[in-house]
Amino acid sequence: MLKINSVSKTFNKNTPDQHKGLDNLSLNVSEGEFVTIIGGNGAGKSTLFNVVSGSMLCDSGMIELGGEDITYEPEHSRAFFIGRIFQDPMKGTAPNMTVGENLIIAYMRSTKKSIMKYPSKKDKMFIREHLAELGLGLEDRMNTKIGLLSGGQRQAITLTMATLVKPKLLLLDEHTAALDPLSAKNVLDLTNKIVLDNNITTLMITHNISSALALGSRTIMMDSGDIAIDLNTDERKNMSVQDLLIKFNRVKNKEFDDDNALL
Ligand SMILES: Nc1ncnc2c1ncn2[C@@H]1O[C@H](COP(=O)(O)OP(=O)(O)OP(=O)(O)O)[C@@H](O)[C@H]1O
Repeated sequence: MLKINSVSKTFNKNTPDQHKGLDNLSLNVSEGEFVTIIGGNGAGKSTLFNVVSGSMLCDSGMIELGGEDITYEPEHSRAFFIGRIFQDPMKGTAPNMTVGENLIIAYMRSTKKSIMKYPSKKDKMFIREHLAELGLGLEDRMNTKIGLLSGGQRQAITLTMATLVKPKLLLLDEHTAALDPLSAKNVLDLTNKIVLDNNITTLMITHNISSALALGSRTIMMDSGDIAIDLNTDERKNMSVQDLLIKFNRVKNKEFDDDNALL
C-alpha cells in the first residue's frame, strides 16, 4: 500500500549546519496496517511525515501509495487522499466557523464537491451520523464555534474530518500530546475505533512508548533518519517498555534519548 524506497532528505546542504533528516529510509506498509512510530529527539519522525504528505520533497528515493508514485506530487493534491492530524488541536480547523461548517467543508473537499454549492440534506445527515458515532454528543453542537470546544473535542472532530471519506493513508502526528491525560486517552480510544472499524492504513507518531506498544499492529523505532527497530504484532506482544529500551541499546549501542518520552 505505502512503499517508501531509500528516501533521503538533507537539511542545510553544503553548509557547516548540514545534517540528515532522513537517511536512505525504506518502509513498506500493507493495506489496513496501523503502525506506531517512536524515536528520540531529531530522529526524523516529522520529516518522514513531511515527505509522505508532500509538505517537503525528499532529495532522493521514491514514495508510492496505492501503486502510484507520489514522490513529487504537490501537497495539495496528496491532501485529497492523505489525512494528517497535528499535535495542535487548532491546526486543521477554522476556529471561527461552527462544528457543522468545518465538517461540511472537509466533506465537500474530500468528495471533490464544490464548496460553493449548498450541501444536500443527505450530505448533512451523513455528517451528523458520523459525529454521533463518536458518542460525545457533538452532533448536538453543530452550531457551536470550534474554537469554543475543548482540545479533546476538537481533536475528535479533526479525526472525523480526516476520515469522513476514508483516506488512503492517515498520518497522526503526536495528535494527543497537547491534551490532558484523560482527553488523550479518550482521543486514542476513538482513534483506535475509527482506524479499526474502517481498516484505515495509519501511521501514528507518539512519545508515549506504552501507547505505541499497545495500539496498532506494528511499532517502528526511528533513529538518525532511519528505522532502527521494526516490530510486528507477534514481536510486540510480550514486549515491555523496558525490553524495548534494552533492545534499542543493544541495536544502536547507545541510550534512547527522548526528552518527551512518557514511558
Ligand atoms: N526545516 C528544517 N530545517 C532544518 N533542519 C530540519 C528541518 N526539519 C527538521 N530538521 C532537522 O532534521 C532532523 C530530524 O528532525 P525531525 O523534526 O524530523 O525529528 P523528530 O523525530 O520529529 O524529532 P522530535 O521528536 O524532537 O520532534 C533534526 O536534526 C532536525 O533538526
